[in-house]
Order: sequence, then C-alpha cells, then structure tokens
Amino acid sequence: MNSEVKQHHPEKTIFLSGFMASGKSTLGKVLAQKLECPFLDLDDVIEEREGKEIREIFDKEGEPYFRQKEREYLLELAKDFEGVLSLGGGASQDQGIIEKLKAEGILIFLDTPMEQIVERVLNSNERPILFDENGKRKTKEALFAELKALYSDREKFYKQAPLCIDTTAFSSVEEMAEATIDKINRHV
Ligand SMILES: Nc1ncnc2c1ncn2[C@@H]1O[C@H](COP(=O)(O)OP(=O)(O)OP(=O)(O)O)[C@@H](O)[C@H]1O
Ligand SMILES: O=C(O)C1=C[C@@H](O)[C@@H](O)[C@H](O)C1
Ligand SMILES: [Mg+2]
Repeated sequence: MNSEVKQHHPEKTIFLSGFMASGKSTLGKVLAQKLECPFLDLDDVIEEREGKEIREIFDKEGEPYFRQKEREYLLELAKDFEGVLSLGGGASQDQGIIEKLKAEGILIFLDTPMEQIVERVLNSNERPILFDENGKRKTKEALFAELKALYSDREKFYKQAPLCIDTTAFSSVEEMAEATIDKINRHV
C-alpha cells in the first residue's frame, strides 16, 4: 500500500461495505490500483472456492449455506489479508462481523440512493434477488419493495462504518477513489 495510507495505517485492510450494487467492486479495484496494493472481492472469493457462481450457490445450496460460507471466508480474510476487500451486500449484516472489521481494518460504507440501486439491479442478470422461487424475474415494483425492506434491515449495520462515501458526489470512479484516499488519510 503506498503513500500516507500505509504510513498512517500499516497492515490495515480497507473493507468496502454497502448495499448491493452500491459500487463496492467497482470502487475497490480502482482504489487498490491507486494504493498499489492487492485487491479482493469477497463474492469472487466465494465463487472461486465453491467452484460455482453466486446464483448457482443460492439455487443449489440455498441462501443459509451461502451466508455461512460468506461469513467463514470473510472472517479468514479479515485476519490474514492486507489490501482492499470489497464485501458482498449482505456480508456485514451482523454485529460481531462489524466489530471484527472495525478492529482489523478501516470500514467504509458506500451510500448510494435506492433509485440507483433498483436501476442497477434491474440492469443485471445474475443477482439472486431478481428471481422468485420458480426462477421467474420479479416485477420492478416487487423488487423495489423487497430492496427497500432489506435496506431498512441492514442500514443499522452499514451506518456503523467510521467512514462514509456518498457515491452521488462524484463524476467518475477515479474521482471517488481519490476522495476515498483523502478520507482515509484524514481518519486517525
Ligand atoms: N460510480 C459509478 N458510476 C456509475 N455506475 C457505477 C458506479 N459504480 C458502480 N456502477 C455500476 O453499478 C453496477 C453495480 O456495481 P458493483 O458491482 O461495483 O456493485 P457492488 O456494490 O459490488 O454490488 P454487489 O453487492 O452485488 O457486490 C455495475 O453495473 C457498475 O458498473
Ligand atoms: O446483498 C446481497 O444479499 C447480496 C449481494 C451480492 O454482493 C452477493 O453477495 C449476493 O448476490 C447477495
Ligand atoms: Mg460486488
């Protein structure tokens, strides 16, 4: 990790948290490039280690199995990994996990408005939440209601992050990454 971030926060991992489609994976890659440090995405780690895509894990093994693996790999990485780690949208919905992430690194919440989240989720094809139990795509209205309810359950966890990035405040991911580095440097 380069620059002031390393100087002030040696051996600390940067955890990017936030609701699904808030931009964690997108920002994480650029942030790691700028900090010249390793980057990992928790969803990719799960897919790689399980040998299946996320949607397939949800379909074949069920969500509780996915959450168990997500927790297991996250706790392992929180202990051993140094760099930028983008979390999955549901990975930090647990008080014990929040405490652990805050103790092991710098936890950052990416705050993105629900309207943008819904548009991004609708534009994707793979997210498990898009489909009902028969594999049929949900309507925009049903999805919006479900995402809003899910967000209100999770909000109390996201908001415990000491740093928050309002993702609407930037005209590019590059600019957002620079602002994130500034925030980290100002965070003691
Ligand atoms: N700053 C941004 N400006 C415009 N589009 C963005 C921005 N950040 C992300 N996106 C787009 O939004 C979608 C979701 O982004 P991304 O996959 O990074 O979200 P995520 O938070 O990692 O989601 P998940 O919780 O599923 O892992 C992608 O299509 C991405 O290109
Ligand atoms: O918010 C969620 O529940 C999820 C977000 C994604 O990152 C994936 O972890 C998966 O699609 C579930
Ligand atoms: Mg992601």
